[in-house]
Amino acid sequence: MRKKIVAGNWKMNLNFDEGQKLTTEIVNMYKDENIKDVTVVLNPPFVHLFPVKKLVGNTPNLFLGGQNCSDKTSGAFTGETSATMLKSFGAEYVIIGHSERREYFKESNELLTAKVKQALENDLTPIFCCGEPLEIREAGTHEDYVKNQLTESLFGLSDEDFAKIVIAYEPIWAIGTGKTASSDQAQEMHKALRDHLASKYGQEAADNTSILYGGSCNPGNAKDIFSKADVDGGLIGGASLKSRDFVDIIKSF
Ligand SMILES: O=C(CO)COP(=O)(O)O
Repeated sequence: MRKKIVAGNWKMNLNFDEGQKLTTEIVNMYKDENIKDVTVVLNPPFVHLFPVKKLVGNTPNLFLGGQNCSDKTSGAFTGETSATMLKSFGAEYVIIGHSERREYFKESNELLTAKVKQALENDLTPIFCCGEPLEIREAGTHEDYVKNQLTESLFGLSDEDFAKIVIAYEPIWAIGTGKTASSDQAQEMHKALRDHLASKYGQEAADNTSILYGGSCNPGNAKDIFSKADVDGGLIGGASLKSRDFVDIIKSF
């Protein structure tokens, strides 16, 4: 059975006090409102990881993740953060290949394979992001475009390694725009991606892979999106910075 997951991507937001306040509120609501059966991942900027981890403690099903990791193990790579470090500071997950990393930091499918390997070697669960820009959606080639992202970055993985991957489908035109994909558009793509994964790793492995939706997800649309058969949760940007909204999204299953 695949997991239901809601991950919050804080992106480059919040100072120390704001991060502590948000985390405290989320942890309290999470406990008070008796949330069960959903894996929740907070992905703050690196500098927040350790203090946020201290607040989260051993709250069941509440985990920490990075927003990125280096493709290298260690060494003279100024400004980089390794998967080993993330793990040692309490992370269990790491977002890899977010469209903002692909676009602004020119991360290629090949580089992302190296990052996924670093994550797996350090026992971190990669949340591997994929998604098409608007012009590709309008040209009608979005399925092939996104399948190709998975093929190029992931299809060299062994069956055992592939089983540890979480996928996040985030159409770029829906990120931070308030323009969410319809639940039918999300389902259509998630199903196509699951079929694609099955063609390489078999139906059972594909059925066990959590595929999250991301892009302007909020408490008003999460229930509809999460109700779709191949949508296993969400990767949440803006709404993860508001405790009430984030927890309401978690409760939308
Ligand atoms: O990029 C996202 C999460 O990684 C989605 O961001 P928004 O929810 O702000 O659209």
